[in-house]
Amino acid sequence: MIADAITPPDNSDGIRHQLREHLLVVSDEIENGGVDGHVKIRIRNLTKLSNGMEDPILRGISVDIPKGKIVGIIGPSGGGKSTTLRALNRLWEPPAGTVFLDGHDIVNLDILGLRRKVGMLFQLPVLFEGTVADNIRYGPQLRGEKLSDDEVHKLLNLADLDSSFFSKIGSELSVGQAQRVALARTLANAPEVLLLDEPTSALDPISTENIEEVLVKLKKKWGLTIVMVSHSIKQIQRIADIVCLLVKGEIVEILPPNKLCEAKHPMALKFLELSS
Ligand SMILES: Nc1ncnc2c1ncn2[C@@H]1O[C@H](COP(=O)(O)OP(=O)(O)OP(=O)(O)O)[C@@H](O)[C@H]1O
Repeated sequence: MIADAITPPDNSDGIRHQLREHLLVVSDEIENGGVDGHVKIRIRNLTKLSNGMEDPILRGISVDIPKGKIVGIIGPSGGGKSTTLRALNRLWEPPAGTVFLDGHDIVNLDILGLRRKVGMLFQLPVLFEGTVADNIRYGPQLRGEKLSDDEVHKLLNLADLDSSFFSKIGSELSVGQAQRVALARTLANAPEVLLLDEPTSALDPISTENIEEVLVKLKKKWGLTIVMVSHSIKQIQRIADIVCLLVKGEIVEILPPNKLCEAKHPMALKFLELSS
């Protein structure tokens, strides 16, 4: 059971400390809801200062991402959602002792190995030159493995693309199709975690629905852990198991999606009101 929404913080360090402590308790409760009660990614006091800006970009974020769940991150623009996501596979280097994958500090892991395990999909897919099959084979090829045609077809299928896409080239594809190829290419690395930064914001509603179905299927069948930044509260409500509300560099609420209306933080409330 996830705890009720948290008390709104003010600017004092004491309250901020209480808020973090409370979120850790909530995280622990969420942890118990994960597959085998296992925390896949543990974030502790993740802070990022900004050159030339008075306010830090991230102010001591602490949350546990349970294995085999979809965690949605929502919040106002500029709040630090992408920055948080990008720390998880070291697209920027988080401070030591702040991000752990299966209990291992990610700064001590081999970076290519980490990025294989923690794959990322961006808002706009960028396909490499060559065919769809070349794209899908790219990651394993870097490690000296060649995927068979059959394996490529299976990955296409997993990303909800039929076999006719095998030999197509990027310029022949719609953005929605290219996004699914990018997903298949990421899945070819057999990731354990998928980071998604607004993966459907450039897609039409049907392509969006297709991607959402694939994500839910990957969670259920593969036990994939998914962390998704989205501007769409409705999307988060459709597919996420847990929602983190990130405001001005702080996680101010962690709630199940059906309890978002119970959020208490004033900025969170305003954001939810304007977004609904
Ligand atoms: N490399 C960087 N150097 C300096 N400032 C940065 C850097 N990356 C992000 N920022 C700043 O950090 C803040 C958070 O940015 P971020 O992109 O993480 O927010 P966001 O919540 O994902 O926003 P949006 O919803 O608009 O995508 C912003 O003020 C942004 O300008």
